[in-house]
Amino acid sequence: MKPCLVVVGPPGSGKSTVGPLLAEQLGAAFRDSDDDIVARAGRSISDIFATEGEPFFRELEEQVIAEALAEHDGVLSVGGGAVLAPGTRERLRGHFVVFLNVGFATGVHRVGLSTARPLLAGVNPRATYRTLLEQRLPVYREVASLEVPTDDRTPAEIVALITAGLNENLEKTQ
Ligand SMILES: Nc1ncnc2c1ncn2[C@@H]1O[C@H](COP(=O)(O)OP(=O)(O)OP(=O)(O)O)[C@@H](O)[C@H]1O
Ligand SMILES: O=C(O)C1=C[C@@H](O)[C@@H](O)[C@H](O)C1
Ligand SMILES: [Mg+2]
Repeated sequence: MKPCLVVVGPPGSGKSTVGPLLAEQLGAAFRDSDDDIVARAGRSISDIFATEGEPFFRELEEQVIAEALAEHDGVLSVGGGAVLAPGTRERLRGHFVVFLNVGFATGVHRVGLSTARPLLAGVNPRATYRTLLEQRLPVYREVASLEVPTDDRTPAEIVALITAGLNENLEKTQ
């Protein structure tokens, strides 16, 4: 079994919003690696960052994603920083990976720079977010089968673009 598609992208790109809608449209189950981590650790992502630190979180993240890639056959959204792990990038090969892209201004507006996102809870969250977008862009593009710019698009429009891209890919590979 393998996911019919994997959704990647920075915080605020809409992975947790678009993923379930997409799954519903495809008649598939939805899974989010951030939810898996919270369920397994029994506490919030902010708590894990605060108590065990980011390296512990990244190890757990790589592990839950490896498991989901092996056993989940629906739509899988992965945490914003998941693609930073070389092992995860390697495991994503051969999967249909959708990169939800978002521009700085729209992304800032969407994340609201709340403390729910520990990476953006520092002294200058806007600068941190800008750097994160810039540094990760090539990494998201490296793993992506399809890139969808999400600024000025509703979740429903994004779902339609993704299903069209997925069908096109299925036709090509049949
Ligand atoms: N296409 C969109 N148009 C308008 N608002 C959106 C869109 N996509 C997501 N949002 C809103 O932006 C916020 C962030 O979305 P979401 O939580 O899905 O992002 P995410 O990619 O899962 O972020 P994270 O990596 O932090 O988990 C939510 O309030 C959501 O309702
Ligand atoms: O962009 C990131 O590095 C993160 C995004 C979230 O999905 C969570 O996985 C966590 O807050 C880290
Ligand atoms: Mg999310």
